[in-house]
Amino acid sequence: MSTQVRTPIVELDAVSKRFGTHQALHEVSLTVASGSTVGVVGESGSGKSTLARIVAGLERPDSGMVLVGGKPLPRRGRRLREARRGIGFVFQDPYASLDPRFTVEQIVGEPLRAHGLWREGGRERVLELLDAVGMGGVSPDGYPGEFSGGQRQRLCVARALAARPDLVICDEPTSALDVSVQAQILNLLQDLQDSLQVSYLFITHDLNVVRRIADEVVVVRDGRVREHGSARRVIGEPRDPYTRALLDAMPGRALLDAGRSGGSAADGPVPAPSASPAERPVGKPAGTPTGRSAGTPTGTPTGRSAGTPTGTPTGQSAGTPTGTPTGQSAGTPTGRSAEKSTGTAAL
Ligand SMILES: Nc1ncnc2c1ncn2[C@@H]1O[C@H](COP(=O)(O)OP(=O)(O)OP(=O)(O)O)[C@@H](O)[C@H]1O
Repeated sequence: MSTQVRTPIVELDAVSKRFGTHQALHEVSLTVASGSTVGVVGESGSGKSTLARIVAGLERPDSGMVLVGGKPLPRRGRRLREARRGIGFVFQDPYASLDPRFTVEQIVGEPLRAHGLWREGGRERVLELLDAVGMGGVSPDGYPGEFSGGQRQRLCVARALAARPDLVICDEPTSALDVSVQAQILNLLQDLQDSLQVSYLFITHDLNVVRRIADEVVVVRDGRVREHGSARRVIGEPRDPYTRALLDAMPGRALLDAGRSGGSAADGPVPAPSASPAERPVGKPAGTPTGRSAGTPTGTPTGRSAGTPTGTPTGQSAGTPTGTPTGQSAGTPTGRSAEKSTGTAAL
């Protein structure tokens, strides 16, 4: 979270979207400023992903305005592709969103190729990105199957940042991970934001995560904004009954109350991780339970991976299968210790 002067990166003005008879979004407005994080919180089906897809240009609103960098998001063609270069994506499931047939270099460098930037020192850029996400010791010729869930999500973050986007849409990027790894990924995202001034639109159902990472919070229910304000205010003094209900249902509520009485709930830590990282074993297929120990999740898993969009603005997951890795995990992991590191190198 930065204190610098901020300009709007993305502005939504009264955006509505209907699927058949279902009003998925109803006149939603929000602004994501440079170097800031806006958390979008709501239960399953509230319209969070639809909102993200509209910002990314993957879905068109029925009405309302989407401005990216102060200009209307182009509706199609070359100009839409160019606009998408300024938007990265990190999805929930790092097992489903990395194609097991591609090397680390191909995966992380995919946005560079998609936007014709590979010739401008693509391999060096990949190495730089790996370093920045705490995977500096990893071979770019390795495959995703060699890595743990947290390491894979670091690769996803590196890929999202490859084309130097102004905005990264993080769609439940930690909810498939063990709590201890969640905290590492959140720290990494914050470190990268501090060094790059990148903005995040952070989609989650988990107010603990929002409390940890967001400057502003938008609470949505049934496609409508129920509450919008600073993370500190919304979580510390919720005005809407729905926000209060979400807070009441929140694991770690006792910690939150302690944070409230201390006056700095928005700065408080994610609830202490359990002892066991309990990550999914290397090479296990997507959809396999992660083995999180009882009591460790910070929220209810939403099964989002089934509904996770497979297309990304930069073509990052074009062709990404949601199926099983192909056994490329054979061989020695090349950089598991990287999980401990939070790379903060400026990019
Ligand atoms: N392409 C689509 N066609 C029809 N209905 C859709 C489509 N996309 C979303 N919806 C519906 O719109 C509503 C909002 O969906 P959305 O995925 O945006 O919610 P969400 O808050 O992201 O939920 P979750 O956390 O479960 O993914 C849901 O009722 C969903 O079924």
